[in-house]
Amino acid sequence: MPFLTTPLKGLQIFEPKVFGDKRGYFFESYNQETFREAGIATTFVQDNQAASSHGVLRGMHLQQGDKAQAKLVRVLSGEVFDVTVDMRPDSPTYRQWYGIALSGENHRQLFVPRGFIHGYLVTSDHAVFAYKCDNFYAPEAEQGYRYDDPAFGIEWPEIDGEYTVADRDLRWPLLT
Ligand SMILES: Cc1cn([C@H]2C[C@H](O)[C@@H](COP(=O)(O)OP(=O)(O)O[C@H]3O[C@@H](C)C(=O)[C@@H](O)[C@H]3O)O2)c(=O)[nH]c1=O
Repeated sequence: MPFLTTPLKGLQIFEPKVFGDKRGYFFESYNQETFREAGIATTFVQDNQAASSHGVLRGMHLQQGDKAQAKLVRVLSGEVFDVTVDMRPDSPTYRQWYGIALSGENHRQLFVPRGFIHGYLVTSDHAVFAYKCDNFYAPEAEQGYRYDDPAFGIEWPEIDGEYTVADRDLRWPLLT
């Protein structure tokens, strides 16, 4: 199966089989049957795309309650350091973080279950990020956490210059 586990319960890396030839490459970026065989019975209902320049950090976000979203995230071009934190209080990996480089070259995707917070830092000059969600956007249910909250201890990569973070994402309260 083209899935790899991570230390966080339910968080999985999807590495699609890439067919290269003299024209370029082809791969199935999502196949419901393949995911179901791997135990991911999620039905996605919304696709999103965002472009960002070097040093942009988006996150850390989730939607609460019945608006919670599982996400299947990937990079179309460029590279990001993608981070998730397990915020499910009943999980054995509660409050642990995981980071992975996703790029337009490695074609890796991360399946992020409901109840995780998610964010990413652009480490290339420019990156286009795309993701599927299994629940619709619900701004009233959005909850954010500081990317540098010591409660998580996320080790973000160093880059040239400062991170560019939305004012809203700098205003989220610390966990403690
Ligand atoms: C997320 C989202 C935003 N928007 C709008 C609201 C706003 O005007 C504009 C930009 O929204 P944001 O600043 O929230 O975009 P952004 O900071 O990129 O938000 C995203 O961050 C990453 C880390 C995630 O994991 C996503 O779930 C999502 O929260 O787009 C939608 O219309 N639909 C959506 O699904």
